[in-house]
Formats: sequence, C-alpha cells, structure tokens
Amino acid sequence: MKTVLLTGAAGIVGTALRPLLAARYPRVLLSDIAPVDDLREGETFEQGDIANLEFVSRITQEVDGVVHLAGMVGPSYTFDEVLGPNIVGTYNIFEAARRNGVVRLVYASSHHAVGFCSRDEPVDEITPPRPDSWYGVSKVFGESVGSYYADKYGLEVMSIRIGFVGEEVVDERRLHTWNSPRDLSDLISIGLEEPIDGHVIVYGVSECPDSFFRNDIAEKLGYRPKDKAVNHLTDPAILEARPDVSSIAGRVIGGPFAVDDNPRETGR
Ligand SMILES: Cc1cn([C@H]2C[C@H](O)[C@@H](COP(=O)(O)OP(=O)(O)O[C@H]3O[C@H](C)C(=O)[C@H](O)[C@H]3O)O2)c(=O)[nH]c1=O
Repeated sequence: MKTVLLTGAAGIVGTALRPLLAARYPRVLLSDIAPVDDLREGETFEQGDIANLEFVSRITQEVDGVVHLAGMVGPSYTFDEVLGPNIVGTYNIFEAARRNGVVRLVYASSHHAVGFCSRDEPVDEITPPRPDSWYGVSKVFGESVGSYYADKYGLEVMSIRIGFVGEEVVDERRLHTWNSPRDLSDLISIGLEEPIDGHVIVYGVSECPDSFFRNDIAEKLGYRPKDKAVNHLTDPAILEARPDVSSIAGRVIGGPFAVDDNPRETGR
C-alpha cells in the first residue's frame, strides 16, 4: 500500500489521522472541500467536491487504497442536506474506485447507524441498523454500498462504525464510545492491509469501560486497542456520572442525536 487517498482530510477526524497515516504510508493524497495548506512530507492535496464524479474519478486514479471520511456530520441535517455529500458523494467514491481498479476501501461509518439501540445491551456487527438521524441513515446507506460493491465487484471494504474520536474523553456517554486517533489509525491500517473477505463492519472504539460495542470481527482481524478511555478523562467525575434516563438521549447509544430538534452542533 503505497498511496492512500484520505477524503475529509480537513475535518476533525481527518486532521487527527493525518500525522499517523503520513508516518505509515509513503504517499497520502488528501482531499477536502475546504483548503488544507500545512502539508507534511509525503502528503499532497486536491481540493474539490465529492458530489462531483469527475473530480472523484481524477483523485482515485493513482491510489492503492481509499479512506473515505468526507461528509456532513450532525444530528439535525435534513435529507436534502446529506443527499449530495453523504449519499451521492459516497456512491461517487465507490464507483470511481471500481472504475479505476482500486480494490481497498475503508469507509467511515458511525455508531449513529445504530444510535437508536438501547445502551443496555452491547451492539455488534450484525445488529440491524437503527439510525438516529439523517446522518445515521446516510451511514447505513454507505455500509450498504460497501457491501454491494464487495459482493458484485470484488472490492474489499471495511466499514468502521466510529465512536467519538478525540484525544480526550469529554463526558459520560463518550466514556463508552471513545476512540483515540492512534487506535483508529491502527484499525484503518488493518482495513487497508489485512485480508478482508468482502465487506466487514467493525467498531471504531478504544478500550472503554462498559463499551456499547462488541468488536469481535475487529479483534479477529488483529485489532488490539492501545489506549484506555479511563486514562484520558477531561474530568475524573466522568467516571461517577450517570446518564439522565428520563430523556431518550440518556437511554440510547446515539445520545443527543436521537432527540428531535437538536441544535446542529451537538457533539458527535
Ligand atoms: C459536506 C462535505 C464535507 N467535506 C469535508 C469537510 C470536513 O473537512 C470533513 C468532515 O469533517 P468534520 O470535522 O465535519 O467531521 P469529522 O468529525 O471529522 O467526521 C468524520 O468522522 C465521522 C464519524 C464521519 O461520519 C465523517 O464522515 C468523518 O468525516 O469533510 C467534504 O470534503 N465534502 C463535503 O461535501
């Protein structure tokens, strides 16, 4: 794996992953709708819109694998708002990869694909989707596209239902969904390099107490999280905090994403 395309490279997750991918792969082609102007050695950048198939066809021409992050992320985006970036954009990435003979693709799905599942029982890779938002619905769509391109065209696809990515655990819910950038980049490298049979779904989660997720397939593929959520708390009181179960947000995996009429920027 010499050249990897990273879409959504200017975003929160993309920015956290960049140094880790640059350390691992000789060439990383970054792309985003927003500018990126602090390139490291081995990085190049193409600015453009993933909803444009011509642009996506061009950036997937000379790459060996794709990590697809770009998209709208949030609880309150409407169907019309996710349609271009998350639905058309994701189709474009898979279709352009297929046309250009790129076999390996890691798709950034989200735990919001199962966000309406109860916190009481851990979900696993075969738990049926229960999205908590149009964003979550779009991630379920992306997983289906990954499955379809794997079965029909032989792509090897890992969909990672990402928890909460950051250096720190910021609240009680995130204690159970946290994924360090280092662990996520290890999981991505498994998706790019290890033998994958068709399409697999895994969870992007580090070592978390009472994790919401069972991650057996990731473990079988060799994923061993190095980081423990309890060592990255912004406040030790997070360990004692309990969810407010009088609200749906306190009862389901997706937390505030499951509440109607949320403000647009409600965490991840
Ligand atoms: C709408 C749109 C966005 N982008 C870029 C703009 C941002 O730099 C980036 C998304 O970054 P943001 O910081 O908003 O979200 P993250 O927290 O990094 O989200 C990431 O992890 C979670 C789990 C995900 O579901 C996202 O798909 C994945 O990108 O995608 C584009 O390049 N094209 C577009 O059309």
